[in-house]
Amino acid sequence: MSGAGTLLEVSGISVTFDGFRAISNLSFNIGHAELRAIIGPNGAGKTTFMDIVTGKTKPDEGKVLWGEMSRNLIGMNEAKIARAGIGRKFQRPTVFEDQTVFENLLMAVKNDRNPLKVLFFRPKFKDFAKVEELAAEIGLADQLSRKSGELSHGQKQWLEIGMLLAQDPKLLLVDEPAAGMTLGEREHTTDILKEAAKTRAVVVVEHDMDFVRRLDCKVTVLHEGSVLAEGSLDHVTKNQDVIDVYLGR
Ligand SMILES: Nc1ncnc2c1ncn2[C@@H]1O[C@H](COP(=O)(O)OP(=O)(O)OP(=O)(O)O)[C@@H](O)[C@H]1O
Repeated sequence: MSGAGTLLEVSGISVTFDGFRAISNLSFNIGHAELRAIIGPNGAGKTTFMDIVTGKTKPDEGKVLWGEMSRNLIGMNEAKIARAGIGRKFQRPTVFEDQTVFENLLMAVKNDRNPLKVLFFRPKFKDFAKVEELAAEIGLADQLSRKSGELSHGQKQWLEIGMLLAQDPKLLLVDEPAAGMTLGEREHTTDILKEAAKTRAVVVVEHDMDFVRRLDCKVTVLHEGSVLAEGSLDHVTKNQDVIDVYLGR
């Protein structure tokens, strides 16, 4: 049973690919408006975990319970899971490079979960206001008229985060946001994610320990498809098992 503060409960999940057990009886919870970092060595199952939650991969066993009603997401398709309020940010930004920052954000705002609404969409004042609000949230308020293709790598990543936030997800999954960013960009990215996590759950998979430290949140360490340790970064980095399989290598 998930507790009152639980948004997502992963319970007893296992997945085997061609005889290799990538996720092994994995169980953990994410709370509402919680920021969580997931770390662990290559092949620990971090991406596979996100693939399962978003419906891309179906586990052999276990449940993923979602929301107040503890609805099981397993068996639901990717579109339905997205509509239920789970957004995912992949490592490579996928913004429309020929469109301006404004146009990209407006498109994301109008991309309502109701497909009929997209068809008959006429932007209203509140949509423009929402674009402005999102642009401020991701620090691109002064870049609205720029073509997205001209943005730096970091700015493209922020734009994509803004496009996901436009959908008002209850849970945002973010895959290795720090990769390829300058130090300044990484700092700004932690600010965006921390702010976003005040009103929704944000789960960040990341290898960059300085980035994780700056997130200043609970950390789940995965190893061989299970939780090896969980707690503050200081707590898990003192754990001998974590040192042996991840940090000490
Ligand atoms: N579709 C698939 N078919 C076969 N094996 C897979 C598949 N997807 C993942 N795996 C294997 O499952 C294991 C877990 O992979 P996963 O990508 O989830 O790890 P990860 O923790 O995200 O690693 P990284 O930090 O390198 O991104 C790996 O050994 C990987 O090779």
